[in-house]
Formats: sequence, C-alpha cells, structure tokens
Amino acid sequence: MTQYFINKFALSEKGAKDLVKAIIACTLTYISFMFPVGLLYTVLRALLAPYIGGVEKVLPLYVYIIISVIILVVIWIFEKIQYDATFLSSYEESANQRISIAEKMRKIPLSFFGKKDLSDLTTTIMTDCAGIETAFSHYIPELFGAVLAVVIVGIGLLITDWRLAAALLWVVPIAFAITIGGRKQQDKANKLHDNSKLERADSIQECLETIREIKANNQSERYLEKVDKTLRTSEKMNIMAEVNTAIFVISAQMLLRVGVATLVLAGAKLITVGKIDFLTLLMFLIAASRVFDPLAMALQNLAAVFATELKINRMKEIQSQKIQTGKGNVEFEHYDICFEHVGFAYNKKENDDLEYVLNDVSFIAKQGEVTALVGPSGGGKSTVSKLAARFWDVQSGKITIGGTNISEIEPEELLRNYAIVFQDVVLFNNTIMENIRLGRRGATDKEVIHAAKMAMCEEFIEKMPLGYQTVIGENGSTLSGGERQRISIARALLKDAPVILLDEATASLDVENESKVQKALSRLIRNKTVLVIAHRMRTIAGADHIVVLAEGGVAEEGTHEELLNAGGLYHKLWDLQTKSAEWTL
Ligand SMILES: Nc1ncnc2c1ncn2[C@@H]1O[C@H](COP(=O)(O)OP(=O)(O)OP(=O)(O)O)[C@@H](O)[C@H]1O
Repeated sequence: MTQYFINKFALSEKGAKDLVKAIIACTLTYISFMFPVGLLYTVLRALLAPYIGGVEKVLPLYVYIIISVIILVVIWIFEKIQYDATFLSSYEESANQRISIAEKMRKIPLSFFGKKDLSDLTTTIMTDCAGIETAFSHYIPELFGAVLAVVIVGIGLLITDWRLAAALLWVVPIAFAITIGGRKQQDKANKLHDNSKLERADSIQECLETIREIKANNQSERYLEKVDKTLRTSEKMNIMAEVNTAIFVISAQMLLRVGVATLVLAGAKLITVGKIDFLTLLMFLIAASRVFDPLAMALQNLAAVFATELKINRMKEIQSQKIQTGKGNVEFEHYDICFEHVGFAYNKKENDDLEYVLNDVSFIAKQGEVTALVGPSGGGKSTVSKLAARFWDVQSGKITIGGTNISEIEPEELLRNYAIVFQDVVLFNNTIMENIRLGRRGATDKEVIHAAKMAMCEEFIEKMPLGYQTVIGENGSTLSGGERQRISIARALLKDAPVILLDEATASLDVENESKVQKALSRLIRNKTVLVIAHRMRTIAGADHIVVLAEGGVAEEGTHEELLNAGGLYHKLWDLQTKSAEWTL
C-alpha cells in the first residue's frame, strides 16, 4: 500500500505512511458517524416497543447520556487523529517535496532549464505543490476514507437487512463508474486548462520582464492585447474544465439520491408485506444520509484527484531528471583546462540527430596563462567557457582540469575552483555588502571592502545613502550596467579561485574604468588559469594564447603576433575592428 502511494503520488516513504494513517483515520471518523445512528435506533426501538410489538427494555436516562457522551468523545478523538494525520503531515510532506525539488534543481544540468520555461518551473514549485498539498490534506484521504467506510458500513447494512441494503447501495458502483468513465474527457479539459494557465503566467512574466522594451517600441497596446487574449483563453479553459468535471460529478451525485428513493420504495413494500418494521426503514434512511454525504464528497474528490495527477506527473518529470554527479574533495595537482575533441549540442534536430554547436574542439588553457577565446558571433565562445565550468555535459570528447575529467567531478565541488564573471550580471535584492560576499561566504567585511576597492566599486558605493548597506533592488535595478559589472568583478576578486572565466567581463565599463579594473584583474590572475572572452580585440591582444573559434570549431590558435602574421581569420577580425574604431557618425 505504502509503495503504491510512493509510486502513484511521488511521495516520500514517510509521506506515504502518513497518507495511509490519514486514510485509516478518515475511515474511522466516517464509521464513528454511524454510532449515533445505532444509539438512536436502540433508543427508539426501546421507547416504541409497546406500539410496534417487542419486549425491548428502556434503560435509565443517565445510561443513554453516558453512552452519548462516550460516542461524542470517540468521534472527537477520531476527528483529532484525522486532523493531525491529514493536515499536519500533508503540510510537512509538501514542505519536504518543495525542498526536494529545489535540491533536485540544484543538481539538474542547465540543459533542462533551456527546455523548460521559468513560469512552467515556478508553477510546478508553487502552484502544483500547493494543489498537491490540498489533495493530500483533503481529497485523497477523504476519498479513500469514504470508500472504505461505505464498504464497512455497507457490510453492516447487508447483515442487518440485505434487501434494504441492496435497494440503497446499488447506485454506488454506477455513480463511481460514471465519474471514472468521464476521466478521459476530464483529463483532456484539465490539460488544456493547465496549459492555458502556463501560457497566462508566461505572458504576464514576459510582459513584466520586457516592459522597458515594450514601452520603448511603443507596443504597449498591442502587447496588452496579447496578454488579454491569454487571460481570456485561460478563463474559457477554466470554465470548460469545471463544466466537464461538473457534468460527470453532478450526474453521479444525482444518481446517489436515486438510491434513497429506491430504498423508500423497497422499504414501503417490505413493510406492507410485514417483512420489516418502520423503525428498520427509518434506521436505513438515517444511515443513508450518513453514508451518502461523504460519498457525494468522495465523487467530487475523485475528480479532483484526476486533476491532481496531472500536477503530480509534472513533479515526477522533474524528480526523474538525471542529475550531474561526481567525486567530491578532488585534489588538483595543477589547473590546466584541456578540451579534447569536444562535441556539444544544446538541442536535437527534428529527426532526433544532435544539433552540434561545437565540433571536435581541442585546445589547452594553461595555468599561469591568459587564454583568450575570439571569433565571430555565434562561433561558440560562451558555450566553450560554460562547458569548462560543467554547466552542461559534453556529448563527445572530454574536458579535463588538472588531468581529471570534469564530468567525474561533483559540479559544486568543481565550481569551488572557479570565479566567473559573465556579461549578464545577476545581482540579488540585498545589500551591496552581501551581493559581493556571495563570492566567498564567510568573508569578513574588511575583505569584501578590499575586493570592492580593487574592482573600482568604491566611488559609486560612497555616493549611496547607506554605502555598503544599501539595498540595490531586484537584480540591482538601481545600478548602472557598469556598476553592476564592477560588483560582479568584486565578487570574483573576493573568491580568488584558481580558475577564472571572464565572459565579456569589462564590456559595460567606460575606457577609464576598464583600464583600472583590468589592472585589478591582472593582479588577480597571477598564476591562475584564465579563460577570457572579449569582443574588443585590444582587450585580448596581450593574452598568452588566443584560440579563434568559428562555426563551432577551432579555426586557428597562437599569440597575437603569430595570428596576425598568419593572415587568417584573426587578422581579418583585427583589421575589421581597427577600421570600425575609425568610423564616426
Ligand atoms: N542555451 C542555448 N540553447 C540553444 N542554443 C544555444 C544556446 N546558447 C547558445 N546557443 C547557440 O550556440 C551557438 C554558439 O553560441 P555562443 O553563445 O557560444 O556563441 P558566441 O561565440 O559566444 O557568440 P557571441 O559572440 O555572439 O556571444 C549559437 O549558434 C547559438 O545560437
């Protein structure tokens, strides 16, 4: 049973055990609702014995009061157990599920995130988890509990009088069959609704992220029309999903009511032929109300469980992703990074062949040297630098650091040795001090300030109202591009790792700041393995080794002088940039 729930609902072992407990608790609660019916039947039978024939003995009033109190206490205890077992443990499980998804995402290769959009993942973590939480605190335990309770109570009723029980319960399997029979239809409508919700979240998120570009291009009206359309579609799909579910659930619930009618008819007939007395029929009628209320709810819950399964499948998809693993605590003798016949593709083509963006790339970035990657746009420079940090795993060939294949090193362990500065700087809505400290957790304020000074951050930090304690807004929205880039460089200086990847690290800086920051960087890079990407050729002219990448392969390599003398692609690029430097408006 536990294993079934683990597989079916992507639960942890503890979560599945708690669910079994919750179902047992729900069953007991529903069964306990029958105790007052039994008591009422006994009292009525005793009181009415003189009129309906029989020799029932009326007990003293206090006995009935004591029994009533005991029944109330028992119901209260079962309800309390049910509450603890459903609510408390389902929230705990839901929190664990969110943490385990976040943990998983830490280890999933970036290729996964390239295929999924952000709103899809946000929906899975926030909305799906919340939906699943409700399913475990309400739908699933109540559904299984109601079904089990009806089976047990049904057996009791059959033993009491099989004819009345059959007249009452014949509708139950048909009602469930109607709800289950509509599953395909409901799944289809729920899927359309879920997709429309994702599109809605996507379009709102895109609108917020690109609001500046939309306004700059005077496209607000056109764009809002598009957002409006997704909102309207989502509303339509929502209504369709609700109507689809309602058709099947309401039909099934209506049929349950027919069971009460057939019970009355069968009961009346049995009374007239003297097979049962009126009290027995009355007890069945009260029992029917007790059984059918949870049953009607169970039919609704069954439809909700179908909808939850779509959410669970999305969660399972994340949970089943292959994660990047490897050795921890690796000691490196040196930090040479070696690309050996590397082939890499982000995506597959339509015919399922890989769409290679790097082909047979081989070069060495030696420790103590600056290796520059240059080449035309789209040639594969950023891809190479990201592969060097194992953001993705290569499809063919290998990349080694200090002789060890990086695909055998645990990604977080590997990245401990890297300081990376990208052109697209990511900053957090926190103080400048903490944004820089991200480079090395545990660094003292003095060390952070020293790194900031080296990265030429001091002059703009001093002008801020709270200096280093100024909060810089979401992704550093209150800072200029150059300031953001300097913070990112300060982070790298603070980390002081043996491998440094600089992807257009100084592109947003003005000439004065660029030369100052480069001075700081040149102090940082001593005796390190440095991989630099820069479009400004003069920035990399002094590099020890230049690798020219074009069309996903190494076109040529050497020093600046060697490549100029060779008269190849590098020479051409150099000439083009020298000419464009002379160009004026
Ligand atoms: N995340 C991605 N998913 C799919 N394709 C990608 C992705 N990133 C880059 N590419 C493709 O890989 C190829 C190499 O891109 P890359 O960014 O490495 O080139 P680059 O030389 O750094 O370009 P640039 O100088 O313009 O920054 C390009 O064709 C690009 O479209």
